[in-house]
Amino acid sequence: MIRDFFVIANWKMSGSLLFIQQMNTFIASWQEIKDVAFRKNSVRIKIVICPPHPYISSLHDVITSLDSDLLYLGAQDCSKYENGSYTGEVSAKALKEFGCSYVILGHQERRQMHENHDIITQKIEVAKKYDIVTIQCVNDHDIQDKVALSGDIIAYEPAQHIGATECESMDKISSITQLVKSTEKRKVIYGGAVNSDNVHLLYQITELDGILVGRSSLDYTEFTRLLYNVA
Ligand SMILES: O=C(CO)[C@H](O)COP(=O)(O)O
Repeated sequence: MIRDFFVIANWKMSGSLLFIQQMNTFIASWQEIKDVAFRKNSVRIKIVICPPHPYISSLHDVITSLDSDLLYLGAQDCSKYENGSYTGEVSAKALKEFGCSYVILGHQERRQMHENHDIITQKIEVAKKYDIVTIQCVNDHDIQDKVALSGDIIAYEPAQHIGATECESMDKISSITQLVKSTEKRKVIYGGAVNSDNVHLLYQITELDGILVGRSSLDYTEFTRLLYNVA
């Protein structure tokens, strides 16, 4: 059976035009890793890069020039409004026009800026309307409180492991993955201190559909090593 495994790179507020240009040096080896993983282990790695909004267009050019199923483009947020006078907001429609097929919603760092579940649910609805795959971030409290899980992909990100040195225990990640999957037919990924050293352990959680990578996506050598260690 083919296993889809998402590697979602959340650049947060990092990245630059130079960083995007440098990606070209690594793309061939990413493609090779992806092909080998598929041939050897029937794993279909899907790399989704989520840069800050202003870089979406440049990254879209890179992805379009590749014309392969190696890379996909994502955003880190979108507005809960479809259109209108909302200064500074970025609509799902605009993301779609610029080639984004994924969007991260409800990240812990946005919740710290007063984003709540009502807002996240509205954002998910509007993104879905534009056929954007929604990645809904949830923490331990959300799981305990049984918040509505309406995203296409659920990203389990325990708050204390975001930006930390160690990721959550594999047992805990496995049990949360199974719990979510037993109640909701959703894909589940994990985020929080994922790196090239622990990714093989995460991959061994057979129910897990992928990973959300922060810091380790900001160094191409480390990111390439991480991809290599996926399968
Ligand atoms: O979103 C995250 C990863 O994309 C998450 O916040 C974890 O960040 P990291 O600990 O720097 O991987």
